[in-house]
Amino acid sequence: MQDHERDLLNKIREAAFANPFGRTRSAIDLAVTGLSSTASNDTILAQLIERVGETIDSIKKSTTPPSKSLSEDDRQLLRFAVLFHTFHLFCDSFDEHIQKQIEKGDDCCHIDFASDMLGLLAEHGIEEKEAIRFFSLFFQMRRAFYFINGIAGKSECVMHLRRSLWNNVFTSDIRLYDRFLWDRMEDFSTMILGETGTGKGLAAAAIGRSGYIPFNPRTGRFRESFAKTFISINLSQFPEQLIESELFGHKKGAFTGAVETHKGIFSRCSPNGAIFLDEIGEVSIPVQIKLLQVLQDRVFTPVGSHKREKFQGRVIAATNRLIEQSRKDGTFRDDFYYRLCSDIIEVPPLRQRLREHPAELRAILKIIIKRIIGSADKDLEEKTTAYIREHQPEEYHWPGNIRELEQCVRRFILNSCYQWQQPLTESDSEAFLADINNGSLSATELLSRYCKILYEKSGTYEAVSQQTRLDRRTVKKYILLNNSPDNV
Ligand SMILES: Nc1ncnc2c1ncn2[C@@H]1O[C@H](COP(=O)(O)OP(=O)(O)OP(=O)(O)O)[C@@H](O)[C@H]1O
Repeated sequence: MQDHERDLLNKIREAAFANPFGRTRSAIDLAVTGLSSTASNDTILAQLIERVGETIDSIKKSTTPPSKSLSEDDRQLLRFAVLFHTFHLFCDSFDEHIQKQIEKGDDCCHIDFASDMLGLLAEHGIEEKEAIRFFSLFFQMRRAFYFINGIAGKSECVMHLRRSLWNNVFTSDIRLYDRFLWDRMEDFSTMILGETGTGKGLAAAAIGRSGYIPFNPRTGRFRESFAKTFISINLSQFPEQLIESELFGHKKGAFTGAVETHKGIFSRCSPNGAIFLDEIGEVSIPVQIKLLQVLQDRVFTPVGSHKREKFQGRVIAATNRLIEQSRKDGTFRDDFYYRLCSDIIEVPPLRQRLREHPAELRAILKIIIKRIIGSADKDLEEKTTAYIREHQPEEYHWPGNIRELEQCVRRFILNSCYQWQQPLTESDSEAFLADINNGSLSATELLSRYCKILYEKSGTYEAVSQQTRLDRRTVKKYILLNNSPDNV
């Protein structure tokens, strides 16, 4: 192997281990291809694959006959390059499979290109058992890339989010993951924090759909569909009496109304799967204690049953509450918090994304519009972007984040306008006091305007809830009343 080939393969080895959303990886890609950072990702990747392929071929030619064989170090380098090259050759096929699998849902699709890829690895001297494991790892890597990359945005905070999500799946050292952790990530639970509507669900799904799933060469399919390995539950939707049954299941006759045996989400979760406990900040202390026991002992008992069941999945939890405050005021137990937070991922608010990268507005609107009307529409994108830029109040807080932006687009489509929540001015406060003195306010108006004033000062529903002793959802309802079309 010549020095320049060794240099290139060293760079490729570094690229193979780097976080694909990180700066190291993009710097290596540019250094190897000699392209500038203005080149498109597709161009960079195509050239990278070509260069690595040519280098592998040239090294292989120069080492025939076998008497010219490589040193152990060079053989290892070549092996990394072969794996890197093979993975990238099949990225499009993996993406097509992912899309097919999303449409098909829980039924596992056949992988038509599996034999081609395994054959190629065999040609390069990788033995079958190892090749199958690499195939499963490659699929996992591509899935993670696919779903994490689906979180659009070029602001620094979103790039950081994507890097964190990748590390959450593969750790910051994929070698360590590949050697030891690939089938024992269940104790790495994750807490996702962020305001309402920022996309915590999307972040959780990106992690949950990216677990390791082994390939079965006999059936030509992965053991399970990734659509089945991620189960989510919104804990705020269930009354206290039903939460336990939704989580752990119940036996027929366990309580009045339990007419059938019911499987909870812990039983439905597969060994390498993940469950997403959304709005974890809403659960009561007794439920927190039960969840803590499951996380510690890895067993649970359905309501009304004596049979203990095993739980081998990973737990991802999310809340839009100020968790530090909830811990201080004793509504969120410290022991439960520490068991949940092997990793803490913060999803940034929309205002931060727009502040860091104003062009992100257009990129998000593109996705939202496509989702609302079913296809891309440049004209509507332009009009909506222009309308928001022109009419949005300065330093607007976007309290409902992307969910609010979605409603803004819908209202713009319907009415060609959107009513932003106006920041309160001094004269608004004076008018409020005058209305109180006149006795002209209904109880709803009184609460709505009072909550709005507090919200303007604190910036969070949580703080208003603590100040007024009203439930957070009630606070939100009153604040949003100020913004409803009937009220403006
Ligand atoms: N980066 C993004 N690009 C496009 N749409 C997004 C993005 N992030 C979130 N969304 C959309 O915003 C909406 C809200 O997202 P999601 O429900 O995940 O928020 P959340 O933070 O979990 O909210 P809550 O705390 O209220 O449950 C969804 O329709 C989601 O698809």
